[in-house]
Amino acid sequence: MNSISFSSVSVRVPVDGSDVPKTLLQDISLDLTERRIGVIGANGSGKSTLLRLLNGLVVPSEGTVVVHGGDTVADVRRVRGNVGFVFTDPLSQLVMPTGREDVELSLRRSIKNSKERAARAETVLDRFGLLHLADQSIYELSGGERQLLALAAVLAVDPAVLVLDEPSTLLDLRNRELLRRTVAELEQQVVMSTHDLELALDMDRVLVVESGRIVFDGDAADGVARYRALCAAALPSAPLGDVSR
Ligand SMILES: Nc1ncnc2c1ncn2[C@@H]1O[C@H](COP(=O)(O)OP(=O)(O)OP(=O)(O)O)[C@@H](O)[C@H]1O
Repeated sequence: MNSISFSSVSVRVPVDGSDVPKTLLQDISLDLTERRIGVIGANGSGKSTLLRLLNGLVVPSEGTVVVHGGDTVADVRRVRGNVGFVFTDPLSQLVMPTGREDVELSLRRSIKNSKERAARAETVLDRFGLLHLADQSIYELSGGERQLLALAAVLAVDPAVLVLDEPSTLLDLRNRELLRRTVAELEQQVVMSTHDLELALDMDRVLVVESGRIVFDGDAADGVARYRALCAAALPSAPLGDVSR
């Protein structure tokens, strides 16, 4: 039940002016039971698309995705209730004027009493060192503060599955360590895409995505080594500054 399974999943999108669709993900079958799953790979390889399948933001063109017993198409409401999704760009997620209001909005369904909701929001903001910024406009926060706030707002409701799409891109060293510790301590299942290979090394299982396919699935250290080898092989032989060759 507490697993995520992909059965023969492909994702294709139409291409303007062509009868041939673009394939974003190709024939993916996986059974993810580990607590922390890392997804790594080059820009444009398909990591975000893979993650977005987990809450029905992207739907399979073929195959099925089942998250903790819920099909992401047929049971999308149940799935969205179980899956907390933290986007790479926090401004695409934060909808309220201030952090306090955003966290309280997240809690609206789970805590009906407004005083209890406010108290829980304070606890969550405090845990992430954001309490002193709680009433500031989200547009006045730094990128890293917003990224941390987006994580706090999603974690506030204790989702059964936490999906993190490149959650550390804007974080300084201290907050990256806070994220790292938070992910390590969480009891729920975490699926995280990242370009931060140190974070990837903390994972129980790593998937390497390349051109819409899973080209490695296994131990984190081996996955990172495989990804490094792929990157090395893909580097151009001429320096990037040299456009004459
Ligand atoms: N809705 C869409 N329509 C057309 N192409 C898309 C769509 N969504 C994603 N793509 C393309 O699919 C590919 C994979 O995108 P995706 O965002 O999953 O990559 P990624 O591995 O997360 O990349 P990055 O590391 O740069 O964030 C890219 O080439 C992207 O341009």
